[in-house]
Amino acid sequence: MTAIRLDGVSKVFEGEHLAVDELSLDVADGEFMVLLGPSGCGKTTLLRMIAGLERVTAGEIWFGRTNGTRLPPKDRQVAMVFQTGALYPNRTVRENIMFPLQVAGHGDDAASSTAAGLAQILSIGSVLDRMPRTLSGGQRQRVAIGRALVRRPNVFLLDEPLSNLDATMRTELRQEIGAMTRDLHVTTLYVTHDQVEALTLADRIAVMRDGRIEDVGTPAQVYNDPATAFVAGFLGAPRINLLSATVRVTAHHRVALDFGTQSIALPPPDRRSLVLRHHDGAQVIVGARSNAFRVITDEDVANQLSGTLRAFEFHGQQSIAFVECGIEAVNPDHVGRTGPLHAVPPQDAPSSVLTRVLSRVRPARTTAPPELLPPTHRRADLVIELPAEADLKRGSRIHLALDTARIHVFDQTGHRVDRITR
Ligand SMILES: Nc1ncnc2c1ncn2[C@@H]1O[C@H](COP(=O)(O)OP(=O)(O)OP(=O)(O)O)[C@@H](O)[C@H]1O
Repeated sequence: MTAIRLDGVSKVFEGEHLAVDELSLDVADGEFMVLLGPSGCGKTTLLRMIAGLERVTAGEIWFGRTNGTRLPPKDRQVAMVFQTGALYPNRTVRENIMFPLQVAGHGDDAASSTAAGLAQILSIGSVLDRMPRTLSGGQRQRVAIGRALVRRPNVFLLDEPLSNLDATMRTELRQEIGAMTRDLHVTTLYVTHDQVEALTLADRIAVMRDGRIEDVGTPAQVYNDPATAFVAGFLGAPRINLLSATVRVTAHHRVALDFGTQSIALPPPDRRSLVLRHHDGAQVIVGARSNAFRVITDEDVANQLSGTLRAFEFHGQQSIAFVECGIEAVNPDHVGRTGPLHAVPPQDAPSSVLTRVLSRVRPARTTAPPELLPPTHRRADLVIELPAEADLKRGSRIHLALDTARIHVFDQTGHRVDRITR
């Protein structure tokens, strides 16, 4: 078993496109690490570099004490399963699973019985002698997993292995993958853009965006204590409310957050008050999950927001309400995002990450600095959770108490103003 260390790893495709950007990450021996992020953020590229299927442009990959950056794939003790586990169509399930053992010189009988044992664990023992084309998608993925694990790799890489399966099969196989990798104590990196998979499977989650890691921690840490507005927006359903606010310092250094005509006050001992009381007039982004609100009837309660109930959805155990409060909302996908990294940069541009990476690839090249895109604001409804039996009328005026202990405050670049680095 092996720990993995990624040390400033970058990937530039065709000398131009920066897909992975000086990324560093430690994965402990036997840990289940999920790489979570939107499409195109570099997850697959990172996995392929670890497997040795893609050359590293800059940085190093360590397997335990071995620098594996330039090791050929076969010497890495790494196994990988893809979105659609490609099987040998003319071999049975048993033959597919035992094949890597045969290649490694194991006898047929021993390889066959190892394959059968693994097939039992993967609940495909009854289809051992069938051909891949006769299997369901879930069974095929199990065979691919069996074939990947049969040689007991030190590192197991899975690239969205459940994305082609139906919901029931996904849940079932997800649980089995979690249990099996822990039983085998194999260091696992699992790529997904599905937050439920990430939250349920991971020991730790690394949230990726634009080739970088924005946050890494246990599922509870990244959910409850997100580093950035993007991370807060990526995890959790319904999506967190991100509200544009202005800091107002009142008497005795108290801090209020103004949302246009509405306002809330932070309690004086609150850590965010201590930070924000030096930033009167600053624009911030307030993150409040849908369950940080409570419907109240008393209009005199402090820290309340008022609005009109626009829509109401019954979700079984709870209801979701959409409340028009006239507050500017911020799109988490755009907060703190840099503009596209230029492939052919203007001359004399100051240095940037891409310049630094490219300077190792093509020494003479320069590029423009990434621009910070302005966060896009739009009027949007507050999304709040209510008890399923809540009896509210569409179009009615409602008052919401906001629990200030449960809000996050981000600066304009999307970083938390009060976060202590984990
Ligand atoms: N062979 C390649 N040549 C050029 N660009 C590439 C190549 N492979 C990937 N890219 C680009 O690198 C970026 C990262 O791609 P990657 O497939 O790693 O993202 P991802 O997060 O795995 O996305 P998805 O979830 O959609 O699979 C994308 O912009 C992609 O277009």
